[in-house]
Amino acid sequence: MATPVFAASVETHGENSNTKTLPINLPLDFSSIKLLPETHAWHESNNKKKIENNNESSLFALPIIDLNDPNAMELIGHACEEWGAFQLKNHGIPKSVIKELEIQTKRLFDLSKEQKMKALRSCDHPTGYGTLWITPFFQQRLCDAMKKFQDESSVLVEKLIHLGFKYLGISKDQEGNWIGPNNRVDALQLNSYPICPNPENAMGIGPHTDTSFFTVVHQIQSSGLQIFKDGSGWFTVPLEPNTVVINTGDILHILSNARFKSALHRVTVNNIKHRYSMVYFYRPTMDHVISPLVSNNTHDDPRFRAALTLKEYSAIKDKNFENALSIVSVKED
Ligand SMILES: O=C(O)CCC(=O)C(=O)O
Ligand SMILES: [Fe+2]
Repeated sequence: MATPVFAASVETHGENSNTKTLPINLPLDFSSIKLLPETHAWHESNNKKKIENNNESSLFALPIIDLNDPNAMELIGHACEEWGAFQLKNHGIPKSVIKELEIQTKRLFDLSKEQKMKALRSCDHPTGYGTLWITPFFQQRLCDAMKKFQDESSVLVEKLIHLGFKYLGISKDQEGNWIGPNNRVDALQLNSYPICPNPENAMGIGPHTDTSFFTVVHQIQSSGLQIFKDGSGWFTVPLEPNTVVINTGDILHILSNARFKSALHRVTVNNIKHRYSMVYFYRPTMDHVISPLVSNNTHDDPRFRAALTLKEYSAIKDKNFENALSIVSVKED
């Protein structure tokens, strides 16, 4: 895949990272930039994913679901089948937890270039521009705010897994193998997308799917997240007060035998407002076998390899990126 992204990020602990943010172009003092540097230009390799292919007329087409709705399970199931994404109201993450992390996120990215460089993420390490190294600048406040958001998000994602599994007809016994502190690995990533002088030639994060069960995204100050819908193109996810965005990732796509989409998404940048986001990833531990859990009410043959561990899948994805899902799918005769 081409090119650098016009963004910087910091992540908490996780066994590995599944996005392609590239700290190698740092340091860059974004505030003084009048023209997009060639090092940060986005070169399209695939027509279907052009930056200008925005489906503005259908801006509000992504479902907004209320978790307290008596039909929440069906609504979530349908949204995962149709989009692999939705916006969620009454998600249970307290406003105060979100607000505090917003404040700390902005403080983090407002640090001087010199301070951020001290915490630069190395190539072989998933955490960077931060965590332990950044602590001296913030005492515990950033870490506390991240931990609270992460804890609330894990509760939310486990509720969503419960509803998703129930919708798919996967048993409560099975569910126990996928949730709880011994089964999950989670990570919180804070992203910063500075104002970009030439947004039409840049990309915040290029098209990808997440190697997660579900991902929780909170957009700050500006929209920019876009979801690709087959046959229609890119849809901007609007800033909607009191909602978080939920994406279905590769894990649930495979476990559901492709009934749930793994949302192809990307992040565009703009020349008006600095955008930030908080992104929470939830996935099982690496030893989990991620093969379809064929439900009672489907008779579909498994569409993905049997006995594939997440460790094996992650290695395939690291090498093949967007082709990973088709590599592990079972070809029809
Ligand atoms: O910033 C966003 O809205 C989403 C970022 C994202 O897709 C990711 O970090 O995987
Ligand atoms: Fe993502």
